[in-house]
Amino acid sequence: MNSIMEQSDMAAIAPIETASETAPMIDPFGRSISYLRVSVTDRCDFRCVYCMAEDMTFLPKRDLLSLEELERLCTAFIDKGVRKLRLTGGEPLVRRNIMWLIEALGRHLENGRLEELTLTTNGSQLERYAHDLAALGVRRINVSLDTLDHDKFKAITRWGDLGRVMAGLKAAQDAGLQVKLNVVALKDVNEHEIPEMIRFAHGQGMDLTLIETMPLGEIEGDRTDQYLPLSTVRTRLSERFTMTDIPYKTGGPARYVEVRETGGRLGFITPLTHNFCESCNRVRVTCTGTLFMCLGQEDAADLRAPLRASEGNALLAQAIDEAITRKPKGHDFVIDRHHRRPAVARHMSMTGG
Ligand SMILES: Nc1nc2c(ncn2[C@@H]2O[C@H](COP(=O)(O)OP(=O)(O)OP(=O)(O)O)[C@@H](O)[C@H]2O)c(=O)[nH]1
Ligand SMILES: C[S@@+](CC[C@H](N)C(=O)[O-])C[C@H]1O[C@@H](n2cnc3c(N)ncnc32)[C@H](O)[C@@H]1O
Ligand code: SF4
Ligand code: SF4
Repeated sequence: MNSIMEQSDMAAIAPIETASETAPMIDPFGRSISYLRVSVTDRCDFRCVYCMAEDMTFLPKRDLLSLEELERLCTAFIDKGVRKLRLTGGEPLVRRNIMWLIEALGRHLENGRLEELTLTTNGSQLERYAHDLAALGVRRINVSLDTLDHDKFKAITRWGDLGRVMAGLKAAQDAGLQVKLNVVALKDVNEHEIPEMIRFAHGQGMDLTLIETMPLGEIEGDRTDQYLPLSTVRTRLSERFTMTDIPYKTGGPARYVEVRETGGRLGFITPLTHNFCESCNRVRVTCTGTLFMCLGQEDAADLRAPLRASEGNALLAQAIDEAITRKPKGHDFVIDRHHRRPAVARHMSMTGG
């Protein structure tokens, strides 16, 4: 990976020692926490209507953890038994020198302490990065794409260019990355395009996952205008497709079916109509080092101060342990039809979904 290191002005990556396997952390409800989602930046080159306001104020750069700090933070979680890391954002691939972090974290794959390092991305930068991601040990990625129609894509993402995303998808597949498409189901926007998207994804050998809109962050317009329960979508799809349930893999948010007509897998992520909190296995850290124990709650723990303390490692481990004891049973999402307020004030881009 000389090319990446030459482009980077980051410190050389120190070798990581192999360590014996650590048992995952257990939360108050007996759930194993083995998955960390890391929002590496709150910035993005899109402004999706369900995720951000058009006129967003981003965090001052001085508040962000450096890439070295993010690497130390992730390593502390791996020391605590985390086995899967997903980088997200904002858009993870717009963070400067992000490949340095991916290379550093990839060392944990090599020594077997991490089972999976992956990303959720809007796909806009994949043409540039797909090959390097595959070379650094990333095996699969999730790409968010809500429509195949250029005008609708513009209307949803405000700033995005569908052509670049399509080119990014091709680059990812050419690089050997397994791709899953994430589609937020939006009433009156893409709801009638879903069968076509399923055929497109499955035709390209990609799984597709449908997602219910979650009420996070103040956005323009009315949440109830966008919200579409996936129970409705599934009923409609069953008129066109034969769907057979695939046994649920504990920990994942999606329930999958096999679609007979396409031979592909279709997932339903239903935080509102059928939540999956009972088997939750994950926590999230933001680019400022704030740990959110649940996507759908406001409670958080500051890990930046212990990370930066001179006696860092022990304090950090202690802060993580304490936070896990506060992991709630589930979220507080409701589509508030009376007050039209989000259930959680922060935008999705802070915690990365
Ligand atoms: N409510 C809730 N939504 C989640 C959770 N994890 C992921 N999601 C949502 O599911 C959607 C897809 O998430 P991804 O980033 O693709 O991750 P994933 O589905 O966990 O990934 P896989 O490893 O492929 O199962 C996003 O909109 C997330 O916000 C969760 O723990 N709770
Ligand atoms: C916040 S984005 C961050 C990663 C990357 N920028 C992307 O779009 O894939 C992660 C995921 O959250 C989803 N998402 C954002 N806002 C959402 C909302 N209000 N409800 C449901 N999913 C949402 C996006 O569609 C995307 O799949
Ligand atoms: S969903 Fe992803 S691409 Fe869209 S605005 Fe949010 S962070 Fe950006
Ligand atoms: S909403 Fe919270 S508890 Fe439920 S699955 Fe997501 S993170 Fe876990």
